[in-house]
Amino acid sequence: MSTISELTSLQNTLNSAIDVFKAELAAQNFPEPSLNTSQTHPMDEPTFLPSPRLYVARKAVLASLGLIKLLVASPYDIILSQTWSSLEVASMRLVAEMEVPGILASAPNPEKGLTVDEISRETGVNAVKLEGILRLLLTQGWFRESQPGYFANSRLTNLVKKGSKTYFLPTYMNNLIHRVSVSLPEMINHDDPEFRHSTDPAKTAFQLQYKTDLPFLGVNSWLSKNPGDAYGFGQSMGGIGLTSDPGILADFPWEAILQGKDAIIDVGGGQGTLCCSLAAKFPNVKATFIVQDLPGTRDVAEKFIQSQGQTH
Ligand SMILES: C[S@@+](CC[C@H](N)C(=O)[O-])C[C@H]1O[C@@H](n2cnc3c(N)ncnc32)[C@H](O)[C@@H]1O
Repeated sequence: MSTISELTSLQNTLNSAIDVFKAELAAQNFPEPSLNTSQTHPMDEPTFLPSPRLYVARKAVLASLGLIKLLVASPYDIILSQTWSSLEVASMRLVAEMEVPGILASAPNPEKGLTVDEISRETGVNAVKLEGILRLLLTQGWFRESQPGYFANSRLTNLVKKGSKTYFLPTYMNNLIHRVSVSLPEMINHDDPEFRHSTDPAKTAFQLQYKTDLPFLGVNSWLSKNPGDAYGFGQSMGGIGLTSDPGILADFPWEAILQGKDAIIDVGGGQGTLCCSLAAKFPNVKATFIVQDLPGTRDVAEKFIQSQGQTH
């Protein structure tokens, strides 16, 4: 029996997965995605539902690439990039809050973009410091250098533009997770053994970081007392739901599930994206869709449901 090496096996998996990926794109008359454009690809639409072959091929490409990286990269490079990775997260929040993607999209030629000096004039921040931030994000695909010294949006940056459905992920949620992660080690390895072993939602990294006794979620909670955070959290949930709804809609026998039901309740339904998608896909269903969530998320959910032409 002949055996092949780990690297060869992964290389073969990667090659055949890329072939399937390309064939599926061709079957749908989609162009191949490009690193040299600011335009979105048809696959980037939140409502895009990949064919099962495309879905699996994409997962196989990414999984094999990840494992190949572990075999090929220097362990020193891996630990260095891991050590600095929180700077990428913070840089992303910065450019999203300063609306750099919107500024680049409004450039006279958005595919060419702007120089750092031009972006610095628009944002009022120091050009030398800004260039370091943009170059860090560039290495991760968040911007493009369309020609030496010119920064333009990449396909990815469309998700970071103000007004995009995912805008609250690189801003509100980014900040929340970043801050909580700072206190995560202290939560797990707390000096007080009682805190260490507690499963109380008021004894987590959130309370340590935000210096509060309130649980994050709940009736008497941080979110119920901080409407700005409740808004940011609610909007972020909408960004998360968008990505899972097309699959959930396609993968369950909804017609049979909905038949003869008085009501369908989405427990922890966030903005109500799933219920709205279901109501739009099955307009003749008699069942009432109920979005059950915490009181703090109500305003955002009501606005979203209204914006989808549904009544609440
Ligand atoms: C990860 S989010 C998912 C939201 C939504 N299902 C989606 O996919 O967009 C979890 C949701 O559960 C809600 N939640 C947490 N604890 C809850 C509770 N005790 N009762 C009702 N909802 C709760 C949160 O407010 C949040 O909207």
